[in-house]
Amino acid sequence: MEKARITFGNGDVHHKLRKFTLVALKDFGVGKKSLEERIQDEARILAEEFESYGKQPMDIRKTLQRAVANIIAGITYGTRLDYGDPDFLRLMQNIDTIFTVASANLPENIFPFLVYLPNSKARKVFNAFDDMYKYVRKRIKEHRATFDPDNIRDFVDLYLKAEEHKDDEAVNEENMFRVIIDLFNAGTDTSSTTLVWAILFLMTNPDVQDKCQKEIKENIGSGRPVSLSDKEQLQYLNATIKETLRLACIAPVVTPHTVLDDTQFEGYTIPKDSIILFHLNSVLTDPNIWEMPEEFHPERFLTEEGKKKEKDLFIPFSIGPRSCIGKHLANMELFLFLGNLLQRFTFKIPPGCQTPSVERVHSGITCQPHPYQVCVVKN
Ligand code: HEM
Repeated sequence: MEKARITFGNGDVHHKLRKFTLVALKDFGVGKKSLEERIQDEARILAEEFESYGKQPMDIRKTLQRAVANIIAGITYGTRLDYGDPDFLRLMQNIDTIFTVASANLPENIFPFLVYLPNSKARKVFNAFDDMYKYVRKRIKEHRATFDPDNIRDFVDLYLKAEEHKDDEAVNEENMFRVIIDLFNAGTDTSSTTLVWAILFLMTNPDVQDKCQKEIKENIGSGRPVSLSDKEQLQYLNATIKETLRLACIAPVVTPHTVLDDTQFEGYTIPKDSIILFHLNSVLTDPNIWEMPEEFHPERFLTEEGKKKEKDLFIPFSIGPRSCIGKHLANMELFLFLGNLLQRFTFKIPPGCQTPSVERVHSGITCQPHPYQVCVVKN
């Protein structure tokens, strides 16, 4: 059976793995803790971590990355990892390398022999993948040793069960590695970078931050955590998250797509098997679609009465049969992390520092902001 993965995979095996993973992601309510509780718990631990820094200015990128990776760790392995765990830090380092170094523009894509040069960037990416495979192998081995088909704990167990039942030959151990690594890679840097952008936009737009906090205070107060059932009441926060996804355009270039047949498009013939890369930011910041597209303006997603306003061309997760399978999870994470952090903290530009830049830097796969420092002040 062909080896495959979800991202950068193709054909029948890709289709089966994508379907299996989508169903498994829907099933996450199974297990002892619901996904919502898991994210709320992680938001609480993240808040404690922020509190431990006091009012010191800090770069929160890595801490946010660990918090988000822990949600994927919970889904796949059923456990979170301590932020200081050496295995976890190595995993984070590998994800960072893959996301900041891998790119369609690498010269090795055109001249593959360059991969043998000592400083080859592609080599660094391959090494990071190899190291991740070793770690995932170790965790799957642990799961096999304790597997109980009547007590499915997490994604790895679901996979082992499907493998045992021989539900589908695409569901085999080799492909399981690839799918788990896809989940960590595609699901960590994307959501954590969105949080990094959201906090940057909040601190540089204090009026927006104020409105989000007022909404949380009026609807929830401070006596209990923000939960998904509050989503309807927190329309301004929802609009702020959407505006962050639009303006930051985290994943500006989608994964390579292949044309299955000769295709006519706007007067051009695209031959069968051509590889197509399209830019989502050509839609998300198109001045013909969005008024003043480079402005951070959550109100564009609200009616005059403050109700939700749908926008067809808001497509940060792409569209079609290859669109993001983690959209639902990402939206849950963004709402719960931001809602719970804003309930407890205000993000401020450190005293004496200039307003940080909100320029998008396309480094590797995601669009990052320039590194910045923030003071996380308790409300
Ligand atoms: C804010 C967070 C996220 C953004 C903006 C985002 C965006 C995207 C985009 C633009 C694509 C490419 C779609 C295409 O090629 O047309 C994609 C694919 C993908 N995403 Fe996400 N994503 C996010 C979070 C996640 C999470 C949390 C997961 C993990 C569960 C995930 C898993 C995937 C996978 C596996 C694919 C490949 C799908 C396929 O090729 O069939 N993503 N994502």
